[in-house]
Amino acid sequence: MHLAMITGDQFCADFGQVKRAYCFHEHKNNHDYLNKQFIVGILAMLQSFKLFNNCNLVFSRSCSGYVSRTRYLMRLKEDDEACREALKFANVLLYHKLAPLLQKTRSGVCKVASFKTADLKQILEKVGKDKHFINESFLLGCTDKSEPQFSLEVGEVERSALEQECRGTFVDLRKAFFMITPSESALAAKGQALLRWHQTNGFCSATGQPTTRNQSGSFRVCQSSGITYYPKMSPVVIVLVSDGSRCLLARQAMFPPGMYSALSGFCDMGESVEEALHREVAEEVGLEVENLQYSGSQHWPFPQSSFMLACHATVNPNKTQVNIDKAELEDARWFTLEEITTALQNPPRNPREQPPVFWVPPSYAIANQLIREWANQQQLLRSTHRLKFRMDQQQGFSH
Ligand SMILES: NC(=O)c1ccc[n+]([C@@H]2O[C@H](COP(=O)([O-])OP(=O)(O)OC[C@H]3O[C@@H](n4cnc5c(N)ncnc54)[C@H](O)[C@@H]3O)[C@@H](O)[C@H]2O)c1
Repeated sequence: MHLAMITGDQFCADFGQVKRAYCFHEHKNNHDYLNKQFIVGILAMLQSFKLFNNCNLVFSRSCSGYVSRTRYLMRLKEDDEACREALKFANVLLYHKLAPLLQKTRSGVCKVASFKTADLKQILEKVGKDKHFINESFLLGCTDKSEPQFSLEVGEVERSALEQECRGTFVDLRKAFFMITPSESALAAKGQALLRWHQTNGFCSATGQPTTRNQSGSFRVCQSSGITYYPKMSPVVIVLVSDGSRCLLARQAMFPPGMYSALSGFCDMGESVEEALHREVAEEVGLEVENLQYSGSQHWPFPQSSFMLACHATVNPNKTQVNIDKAELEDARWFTLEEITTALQNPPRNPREQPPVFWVPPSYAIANQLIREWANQQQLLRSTHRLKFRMDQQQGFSH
C-alpha cells in the first residue's frame, strides 16, 4: 500500500473524461442543461483539487520576489547582526501568556495586531517595561513587502494595562482561530509555537546547563556541551475515512460540545505515514482503510507543535461497522453529505457559548480542509451521475 498524490496528469485525465462526455453530447438539443451540469462538475473538481489555490501560489511566487524574500529571511535567521538591524524596523506581534493580541478594524473584523518597533518601544515604556525588552523578540517571517515580522511574549506586564495601551485584546489561540483569517491564524500559530518552544527548552537535556538563543531564535545552544537544539514538530497523521457516500468523524471527550473531527494520531518512532494511518484507524475505530490519498500538511501549535499530514482513505462499503476505543474517543459516526454541507455552511461563531448540535473544526484546521474536499468530491460525483443519467436518457439507454 502506498500514498497516492493527485498529480497534474491525474487531474487532466479526470477533466478530460468530463470534457469528452460533454463534447460527445454537444450536438444534442440540450445545451443549457448540459452546460450547467458541466460547469458545476468542473468547478467542484477544480475546488476539490485546489487548482485555483495552486495557481495563485505559482503566480505570486513568480511575480513577487519570493526567492529574494526567502533568501533575506535565511540571512536574518543565521546572521545575528543582520537580525538585530531588521528588528529596528520590524512588525512585532504581541502575546500575553501565549495568547495573541487581536484588534478590531473599523468594519468590526478581527485581525492579529502588529506594531512597528518604534511604536512598541513607546508602549512598553508607558506600561513600565524597558524599551530594550523588545530584543527578546523572535523572528517569525516577513510580509509580502519584505518587512520582517517578530513575536514577543509580554506575559510579565499587566494584561489590562497593555490591552488598553494597544487598543486590543489578548485572545486564547483556539478561540482566535474562529475570529481571524486562515493566513493570520497560521502566523499567530507559528508565533505562539516559537515562544512556547523557547520557554520549554531553556536547559540542555544532556548536561542540565542553560541554553542560549541566537538573535532570530531559530536555535538554542548549550555552551557547555555545544549541542544545538532546533524548534521541533511532532508528526501527526489525520485522515478522513469515506465509505463512498458517507464520511467518518469522531470526537474526544475533551472536544467542545458538538464538535466532530477527522481521525488523527501521533506517528510512532520508526513509522511511515501509511503505517501510522492504518494503525490509528484500526486502534480508534476498528476499521481497515485502503486507497490512501495525500491531501496536504499543516503546522498545528497544540499541544506542542504538531506537523499534520492529511490524507483521504476509503473502507469497503460492506465493512463500515465502527468499534470505538472508548479510552481515546467518546463517539465516532458516519455522516451524510447533507449533514456535512449543513455543518460547513453554519460554522459556529463561538462554539463554547452556543454549541450547535453538530459542527466541524474551523476553516484554518486541516480537518476542515479534508471535510471540504470530501464534500466537493461527493458533489462532483453526484453531478457526474446526474449528467450521465441525463445523457443516457437522451440516447434512449436509460434503464
Ligand atoms: N489541525 C487539525 O485539523 C487537527 C485535527 C485533529 C487533531 N489535531 C491535533 O493532532 C494531534 C494529535 O491528536 P490526537 O489527540 O488524535 O492524538 P492521539 O490519538 O495520538 O492521542 C494523543 C496522545 O498521544 C500520546 N502522544 C504520543 N506522542 C505524542 C507527542 N509527540 N506529543 C503529545 N502526545 C503524544 C499522548 O499520550 C497523548 O495523550 C493533537 O495535537 C491535535 O490537536 C489537529
